[in-house]
Amino acid sequence: MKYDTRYGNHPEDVKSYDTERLRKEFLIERIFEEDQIHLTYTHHDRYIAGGAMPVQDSLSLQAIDPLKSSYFLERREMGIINVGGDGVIEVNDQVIEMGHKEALYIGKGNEQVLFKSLDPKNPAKFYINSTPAHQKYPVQKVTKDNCPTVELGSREASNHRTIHKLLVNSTILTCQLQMGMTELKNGSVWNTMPGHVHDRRMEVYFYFDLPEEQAVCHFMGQPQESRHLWMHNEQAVISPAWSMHSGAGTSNYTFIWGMAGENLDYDDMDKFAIKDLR
Ligand SMILES: O=C[C@H](O)[C@@H](O)CC(=O)C(=O)O
Ligand SMILES: [Zn+2]
Repeated sequence: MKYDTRYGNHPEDVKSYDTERLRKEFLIERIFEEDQIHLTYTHHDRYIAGGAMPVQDSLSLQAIDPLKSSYFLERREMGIINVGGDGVIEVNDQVIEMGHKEALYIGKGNEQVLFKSLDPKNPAKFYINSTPAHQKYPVQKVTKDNCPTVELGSREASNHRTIHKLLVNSTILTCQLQMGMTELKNGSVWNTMPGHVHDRRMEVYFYFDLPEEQAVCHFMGQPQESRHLWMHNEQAVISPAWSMHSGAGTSNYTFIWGMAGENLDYDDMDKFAIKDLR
């Protein structure tokens, strides 16, 4: 297991960051490596984001040092979405088959979590988010077919997209973790525009389904003081609670959003008008 740590950031400080510093603080460049688990431990609501990519071997989730716990989920919950080929997740004695774009919630108190791929030529890629938890909730698998779905945007505004509320409190029991997936239609490139902030919750965005030669320009910062980060396929970006989070791609793409913080209300957003952006 490999991990790195990110500290919190004040919006007044972030104003003076250059490209390199912005990327160092907020971008998570490497999520997947063959037969490795990569995690980023952030001080933004103690959120962890990363990925497990079992190819030849199965991978076992281990506690990392900043947790100071005997096993990873001793005081944490976890959400996982498989963005690769078919795989399996074993949670203690439970064996859960995980197809492409299927999601799993694992509650606090589960000692053993094992990741496997069914075919090394088309390995599973498990995108992982985790937050502190103080209550045990059941392990639950959620697919696109059994969660609330919302269609937003339009072709004319280049932002026609489908939001799948996979692991949110209207779908499953969760302490604070909220995760879902947004798929952009062909020809649509903008996500979360008109945009919002939610000072109650931080967020992590993970972009995928993006052709290798294409990119997503991710917008962050206070809406009146915005910054951008160029991102490539299978990279993630940390969005502090005070930051906008939106993106425009050079093609369409899919992304996973994950949140944690003060409340569980998905619609608790402070929207801003496009004309007020700076
Ligand atoms: O707070 C919610 C998150 O930013 C996303 O759900 C937004 C999103 O998927 C979109 O509008 O495209
Ligand atoms: Zn948001």
